[in-house]
Amino acid sequence: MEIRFEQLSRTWPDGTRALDGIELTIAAGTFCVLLGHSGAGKSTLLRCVNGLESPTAGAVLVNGLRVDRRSLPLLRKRIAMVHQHFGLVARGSGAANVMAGAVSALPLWRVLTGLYPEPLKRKACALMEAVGLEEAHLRRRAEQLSGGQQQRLGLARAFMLDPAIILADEPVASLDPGTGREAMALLRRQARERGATVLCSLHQLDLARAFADRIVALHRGRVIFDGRPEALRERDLAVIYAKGEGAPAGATVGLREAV
Ligand SMILES: Nc1ncnc2c1ncn2[C@@H]1O[C@H](COP(=O)(O)OP(=O)(O)OP(=O)(O)O)[C@@H](O)[C@H]1O
Repeated sequence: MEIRFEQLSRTWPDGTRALDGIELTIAAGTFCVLLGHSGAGKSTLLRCVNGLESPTAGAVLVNGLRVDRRSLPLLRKRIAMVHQHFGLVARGSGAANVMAGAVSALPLWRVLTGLYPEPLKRKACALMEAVGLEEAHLRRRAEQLSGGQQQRLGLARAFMLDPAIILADEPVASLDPGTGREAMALLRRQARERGATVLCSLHQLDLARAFADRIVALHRGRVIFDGRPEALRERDLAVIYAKGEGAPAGATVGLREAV
């Protein structure tokens, strides 16, 4: 599905402008990475797509349909989120956490009794295999799994209802670099196979370069770069991660090495 931001602004009651006139169209099937220093507005932009935040001006349109109270029940069935801290039920089994990705499409009695339809169970098994989880992981409680395994569960859960849009808010921030790269590769492969549009905020420039079709950089709620990864130059990075703007620790060293 296409995501369109039309002059989108979000101002907080204390006057902070998290988003300031964002004008963007993300074509269906694009893997779009959002870069920007801490507080630049990345999470707020993501959260406006599934209605967790609402704009103070402008609009978000998904395939031409304006995101609002009326459209959200329908749209939310097509939009999944992947979280930095995985967002799992810590005491739930791996299997229960993956099935949780389908609850919005199930009647309440099935959720309460855990009597899931066979096709959904098969789908959960296929997804868990696709993200590299083994049977033993499914019986273990989520809290007993490693961070990488938990994010694999988070990814399997996100794809349960074949979402057309994936919103990933710093999905690898809690993982070591190698595990983070693997999780990004899984996200990218699963999204590509299904033609899903991905909006993914990241602080890791190397991963943005490796996986994005398109990079959008925000600075104080405005778009300051929009293009293909190879078009990103050091002068852009200098603005994106300007001193004193909350660049992640060591980022400038990493950035210099990367350009
Ligand atoms: N509920 C809120 N009330 C007031 N201000 C908020 C609220 N949520 C976010 N902000 C402010 O809005 C701005 C954008 O925040 P946002 O979380 O979107 O940034 P971000 O780019 O995702 O940052 P990070 O990389 O640290 O997650 C920041 O100045 C933040 O302090």
